[in-house]
Amino acid sequence: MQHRKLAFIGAGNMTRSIIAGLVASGYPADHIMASNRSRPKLDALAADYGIKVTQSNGEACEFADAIVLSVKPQMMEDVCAALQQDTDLSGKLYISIAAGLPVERLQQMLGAEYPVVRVMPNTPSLLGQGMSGLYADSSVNEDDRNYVDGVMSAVGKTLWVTEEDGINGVIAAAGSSPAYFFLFLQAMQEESMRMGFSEDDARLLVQQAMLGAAQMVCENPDLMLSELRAQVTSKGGTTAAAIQSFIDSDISGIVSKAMQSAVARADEMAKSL
Ligand SMILES: NC(=O)C1=CN([C@@H]2O[C@H](COP(=O)(O)OP(=O)(O)OC[C@H]3O[C@@H](n4cnc5c(N)ncnc54)[C@H](OP(=O)(O)O)[C@@H]3O)[C@@H](O)[C@H]2O)C=CC1
Ligand SMILES: O=C(O)[C@@H]1CCC=N1
Repeated sequence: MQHRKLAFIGAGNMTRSIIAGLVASGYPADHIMASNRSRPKLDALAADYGIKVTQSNGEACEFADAIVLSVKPQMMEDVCAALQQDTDLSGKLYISIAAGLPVERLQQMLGAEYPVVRVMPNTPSLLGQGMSGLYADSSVNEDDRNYVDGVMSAVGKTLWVTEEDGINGVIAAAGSSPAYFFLFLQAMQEESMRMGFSEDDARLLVQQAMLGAAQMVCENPDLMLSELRAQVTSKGGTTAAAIQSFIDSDISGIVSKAMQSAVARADEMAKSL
């Protein structure tokens, strides 16, 4: 993988997740700089991963060949406007991880049609188990695409989408979805506690079941998910009773509605940013 100088503007949850995975994969820490409005997250990043940090977004941009824009979408316009005023933004590759912010709109904010790759990562990047969707229009050259693919592959798996709209599908299926699984596990933990388990024991039961299930999915790519489910479901048994309860509550409809809500929100953000 190329080791370009890489800056992160905004040092929140997602930046930390990517930097942790990158440094663990061998990306040189002295090639990474993060900038943030306030100091505490920067100090923690410097202490934990040995990267360079600054409270000046301009300094981070000047340091870098490639710049990950990692502030909240609603902050992006102000951040870009300030950068334009005191920094030469030309000759750099921009990687935007902001949800709901189209490339064209970001280029307006940056003041020129700089090369932009849109990436939709997720927080398991922290453990090298991320899933990122990537989109670049035809103005981004192959070398730049390969670089971004290398960065995100260092922290998980990548999937390129050919239409920008595809990024919203990635948000629904992978960017936001760790939170769906956490919610589901939380509900299972709470019910296990109502059945008499301590908080810790309830968490152990559900987290290990989830880990084992996820590993079975990954290690059996030829088995359909419905087949894996069938292997657990004895006819007339306990699993069948639980699954029927999910079906009666329209689990597919519930999931569909939630994922479509994520897409609708991304569309709504695109119109308002
Ligand atoms: N969290 C996730 O799972 C995912 C997030 N994303 C995208 O990643 C981006 C960041 O999200 P996330 O990390 O969750 O958000 P956070 O709120 O955790 O991080 C945003 C960071 O930006 C900093 N910031 C705000 N304004 C400025 C500024 N003017 N200059 C420098 N830094 C600034 C904040 O600083 P301060 O500490 O001072 O508040 C904060 O640390 C968003 O665009 C989001 O859409 C994409 C995929 C998944
Ligand atoms: O909730 C959000 O808007 C961001 C994008 C995907 C995950 N977190």
